[in-house]
Amino acid sequence: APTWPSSVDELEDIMMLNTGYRARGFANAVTPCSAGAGPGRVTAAEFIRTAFHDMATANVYQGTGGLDASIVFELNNGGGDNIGQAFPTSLAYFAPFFSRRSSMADIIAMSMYTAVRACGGPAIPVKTGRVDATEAGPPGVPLPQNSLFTFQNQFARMGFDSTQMIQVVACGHTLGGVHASNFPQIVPVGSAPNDVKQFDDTAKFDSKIASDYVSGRSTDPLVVGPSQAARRASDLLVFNSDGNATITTMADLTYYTNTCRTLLQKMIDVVPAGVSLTDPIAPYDIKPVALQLTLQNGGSEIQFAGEIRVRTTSRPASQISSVQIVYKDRTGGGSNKISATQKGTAAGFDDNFTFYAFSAGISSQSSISSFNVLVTLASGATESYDNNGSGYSMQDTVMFQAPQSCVTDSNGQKLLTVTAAVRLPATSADLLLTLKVPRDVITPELQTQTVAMTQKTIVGPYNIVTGTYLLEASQAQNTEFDIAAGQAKDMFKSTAGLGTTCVPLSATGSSSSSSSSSSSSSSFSSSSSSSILSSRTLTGSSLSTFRSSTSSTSSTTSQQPNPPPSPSSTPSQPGYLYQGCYTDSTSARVLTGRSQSTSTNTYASCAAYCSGYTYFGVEYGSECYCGNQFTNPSAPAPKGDTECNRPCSGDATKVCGAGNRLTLFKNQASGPTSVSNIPGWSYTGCYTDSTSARVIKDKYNYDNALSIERCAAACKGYKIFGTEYANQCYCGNSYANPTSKVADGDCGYACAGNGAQACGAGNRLSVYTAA
Ligand code: HEM
Repeated sequence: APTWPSSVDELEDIMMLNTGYRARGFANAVTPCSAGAGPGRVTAAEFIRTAFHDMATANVYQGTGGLDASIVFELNNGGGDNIGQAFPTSLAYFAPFFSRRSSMADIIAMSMYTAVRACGGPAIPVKTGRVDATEAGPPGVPLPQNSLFTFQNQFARMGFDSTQMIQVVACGHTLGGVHASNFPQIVPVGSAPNDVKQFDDTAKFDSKIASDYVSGRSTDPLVVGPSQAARRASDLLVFNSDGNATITTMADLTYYTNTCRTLLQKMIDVVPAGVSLTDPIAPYDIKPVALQLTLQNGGSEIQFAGEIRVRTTSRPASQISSVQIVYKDRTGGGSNKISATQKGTAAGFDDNFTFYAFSAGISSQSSISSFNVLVTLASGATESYDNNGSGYSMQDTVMFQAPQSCVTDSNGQKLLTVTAAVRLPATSADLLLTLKVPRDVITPELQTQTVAMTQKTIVGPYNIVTGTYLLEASQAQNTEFDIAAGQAKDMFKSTAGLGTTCVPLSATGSSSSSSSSSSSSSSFSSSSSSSILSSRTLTGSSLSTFRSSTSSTSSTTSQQPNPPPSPSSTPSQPGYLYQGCYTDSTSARVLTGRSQSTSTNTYASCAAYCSGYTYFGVEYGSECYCGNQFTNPSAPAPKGDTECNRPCSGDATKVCGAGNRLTLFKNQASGPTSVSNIPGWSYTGCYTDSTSARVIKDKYNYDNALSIERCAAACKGYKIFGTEYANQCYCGNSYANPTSKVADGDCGYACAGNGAQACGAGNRLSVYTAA
C-alpha cells in the first residue's frame, strides 16, 4: 500500500469512492454502462472517445502531445477533429473534479478506467502525474475517410504499430456508435433509431465487435452500409489490413480483455516528453481523512479530529471490533489512545471501505507528532498500521482554525477570512490560495495567490494570525488553500465548508469542548493568555487595526498617528457595485476615460465626475478615474482589500485606494440584466446549483455562444431551463436536486454569446420556466 500522504491522494479518492459515504460519484454518469446524456447516447463510449481524441495528436518522435487535456482548447476548430457532443459533455462532467491535485489530463485518463470498468471490462491501471496543456495541439485525429497508409502513419506517430492499431480500434469500438448528426454520410439522417447506429448490439465492453466481424455478422456502420460507397468504412479498412489475422484473435473474449487492458493503458500513458508518471493508483488499506488540529479552550487544548478510512474489501467491517488512534506527543513520546466509531461505508468497482470518525481534545503543550492505527478484530487479533514504518505524521506548527474562518458577502463578491494558529515563537504565516479563474474554455485556469497573514493575538502557546482575500462569487465554494509557516504547512483546505460568520476563539476554557478525552490541564498560564485575548478579540473592528500595521502589538497600533479608515465597512456607493481593491500602474492606467485629482475626493464626487462610465475608481486618496473597460491589465490586489488603505482626501473615514491601487466600483446599471423576455418562457429567478448534484439535468449543452434565446431553443419541449457559468445550458422537466432561490445579483455572469444577458454564475442557474 502507498505511504500517506502522497500526490495521488485526491485521485485515489475519485477512483475508489463511487458510492456511499464520502462518495465522489465520478462513476455516476456511466452507471449503468448504458447511461447517456440523451437518446442514443452512451456516456461510457463518449468518455473513451474523448480520451482517444485527446491522445490522438501525440507525436512520439518529437515527444509532443498525448494525453494532456489539450482537447479543452480544441472544441471549436470549425468541425475538424472533434465533432459532436461527446467531447464538451464529457469535459464538462470532468471539470468539477479538476484541481491542483488532479489534473484534467489525469481525470481524462481515469475516465478510461471508469468507463471500461462500468461496462464490465478490465481494470485498466491508472498512473498519475499528467500535466495539462495550456493551448491547443495540432490536428491529427484519424478520420473515417483516411487511407490505410494514413491510418498506419497516424498510429505510428502515436506509438502504436500496425497490429496494435487494429487491436486498439477494436477495443474502442466495442461501445457506442456513429451519430447521423455527426457523420451523415455513414449513418444517413433518419436511418437508425435516435439517429445512432451502434457498433454492435451489446452495451458492454466485450469482444462482440470482433466476433461479429469475423463471423460475417457485423453491423458496425464503419464496416457495412453506406460507409462503403462513401469510402468511409474505416473499421473495415483497419480490421482487414493484415488479412483479418489480428481481428480474428480479438474475437476471443479473454484475449480481447487482456489485450485491451494493455493497449488502453498504453493509450492513456502516451504523454509529452518530460512528463513522468507515477506507479498505478492502488487503494490504501488505511487512509487518514480530513484530519484537523484546532486550537480551542483558551489555548489549553487542541482538538484532534478526523476519520480513518479502512479498506474492508477482503476483511469486512463486521469482523472489526474497534479502530483506535495511538498517538505520540510532540517530543515523540507516549502512546495515548483515541477510539474511533464507525461513520459510514463506501464502495468502488473493486474495493469497499468503512470510515471511522474520532474527535478528542489533547493538551496543547504536549500536543501530537504522529500516530499509528490499531485495528482490533472480533476474533481478538490486532492489526497495527504504521504507514509503512513512518507513522502518520502530524504537524502542530501551523493549524487552520476553521471556526474562526468564514466567507462573507461583500457587494456581489465574497470576502474570505482565514485564521490560523502558529506555534510560538512563529508570528506570521502565508495563506496560499489556489483560485479557479473562469476562462473561455470548459476548465477554469488555476491561479495561485499568496496573502500574508498578520498576527492578531496570542492564545496559549500559539499566535493567532488572519488573512483576508476578496473572491469572486463563483470562487466562494471552490477555492483551495494551504497555510504555511516556514516549512510547516496545513494543506488542502477548502472554502466549501466555511461558515458565514467567523466565531471568536473562546478566551476561557469553558466553552464548547467536544470530547476532551485526555489532556491534563495545561501548565501554561491561562490568566495571562486570556487577558491578552480579551484586549484583542477577533471582531471586525479590532481586525482593522491590524490590517495595515506593520508591527502587530497593540501598543504599536495605538501609536499610529492616523489610524486608517476601518475596512470593516466595505466601500459602497449607491447605484454601484464595489469590485474590490485593484492593481493600477502609473505607466499603464487601467481606467483611461477621464481623470482628476482633488482635495475633496469622495466616492460620491468621483461617481458624479464619472457619470455615464461603467467604472470609477479612486486612488491615492485624491485621484478619481473613469472608464468603460480596463484599458490595461488589472487584478484584485494580491493581499485583498487591505492594500487599499489611504483615506479619501474629501472623507477621511473612507478608503480611496493607495499607491497603484484602485478602490474600484462598477455602475450597477451596466451589468448584464437578470431577466430576459423570451417568448414562451418566463424568468423564475437565480437558483443554487451544485456540480455534484445538478439541479436541472435532463439535457446539457456547452455553448460558447450561449444566450438566453439559444438555451431556450436548445430546451424546446422541456419545462424548465437554466443557464450557468456563462456557457452552460441545462434543460429539464423538474428540479432533480434540492435548490434554493437566491438574489438575482448572484447570477452575474454575462452570457458567453450576449454580454447584455445574465447566464448564471459558478453554481448559480438563471432559471426560466415554460409559460
Ligand atoms: C482508425 C481510427 C478511428 C476512426 C477513423 C474512428 C472513427 C470514429 C467515428 C467516425 C465515430 C463516430 C462518432 C460519432 O458519430 O459521434 C467513432 C466513434 C467512437 N470511437 Fe472511433 N475511430 C477510430 C479509432 C478509435 C479508437 C482507437 C478508439 C478508442 C480506443 C475509438 C473510440 C470510439 C468510441 C468509444 C466511439 C463511440 C462514441 C459514441 O458513441 O459517442 N475510436 N469513431
